[in-house]
Amino acid sequence: MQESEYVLETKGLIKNFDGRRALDGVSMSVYNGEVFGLLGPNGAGKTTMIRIILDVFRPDEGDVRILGGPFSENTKDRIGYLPEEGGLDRKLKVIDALRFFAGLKGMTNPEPEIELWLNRMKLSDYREKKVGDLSKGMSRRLQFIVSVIHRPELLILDEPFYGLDPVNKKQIKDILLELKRDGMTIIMSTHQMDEVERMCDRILMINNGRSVLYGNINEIKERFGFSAVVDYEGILPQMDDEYIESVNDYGSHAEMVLKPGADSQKILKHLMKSVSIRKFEVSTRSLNDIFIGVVEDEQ
Ligand SMILES: Nc1ncnc2c1ncn2[C@@H]1O[C@H](COP(=O)(O)OP(=O)(O)OP(=O)(O)O)[C@@H](O)[C@H]1O
Repeated sequence: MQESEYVLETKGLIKNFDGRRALDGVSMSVYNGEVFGLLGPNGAGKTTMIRIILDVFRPDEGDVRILGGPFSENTKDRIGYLPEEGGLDRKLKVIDALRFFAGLKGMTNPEPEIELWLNRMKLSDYREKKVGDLSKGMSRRLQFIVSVIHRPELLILDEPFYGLDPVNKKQIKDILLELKRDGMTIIMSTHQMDEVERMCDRILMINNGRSVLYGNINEIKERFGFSAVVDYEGILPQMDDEYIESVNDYGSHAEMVLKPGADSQKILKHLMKSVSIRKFEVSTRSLNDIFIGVVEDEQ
């Protein structure tokens, strides 16, 4: 391994809480400059994984190497972290919270950056407000500033889009891509599959503490075959088992998972006998679909 290739490597992480296994031998590597998605259903072990990476918890077994070595005081200043919720003193004024965190991260002249980010996140008018008086979305935006203000090399985000409306979500997404272009490595844990699908280079999916999918997102999607999306009017006919693995029908929109080698022209012809078609599209399966399939198979 070259020193600069990986920003983070975990090997065989095991963590038990009260005799219950939360992580069961999870290994992953995150490359320099990529956006890496940490996925999994509720309780899968994502936050535990992040806490071990950040040295909040020690693993019972396994090893973490981050930014070239084990976690240290020096590593802390090179990482930005957005927790799932909380993390800021509700009694502090917005401006004081930012000054406090900038100081904690070793910034000597934080004021220009603070102004820049307050402006960007549309929080300038709220600088004198108490953190506890901010709306959920504002508080999330403030928390986001805290995680990036010191321009970390590695940014770890636990549910970055949680509690944000579509406009704020888009803004955070745009900023993350800009930070990536500037060379920042980003790890994000989320349930928002559409965002992951569009933003992440590679993913790790964990379920019940075990790694179930890992690698390049396009390669994973190709491995899971194809699906057909149909927008239609009428009553969807019974589909041929020879070609169709499963159908998820919403009444005027249906998603079909195709069996390997399925003839999409025959499927289309079969559909056209019964319904009027507005759209018919064959593509790789959505990550959401793959996620649900993998989790259901495990159950
Ligand atoms: N401090 C703790 N003490 C005891 N059990 C814990 C602790 N932290 C996590 N767990 C347990 O470990 C398992 C994994 O939890 P974790 O919070 O890592 O999941 P998650 O994937 O982040 O879930 P979510 O998407 O719901 O946030 C769960 O069964 C949880 O109850």
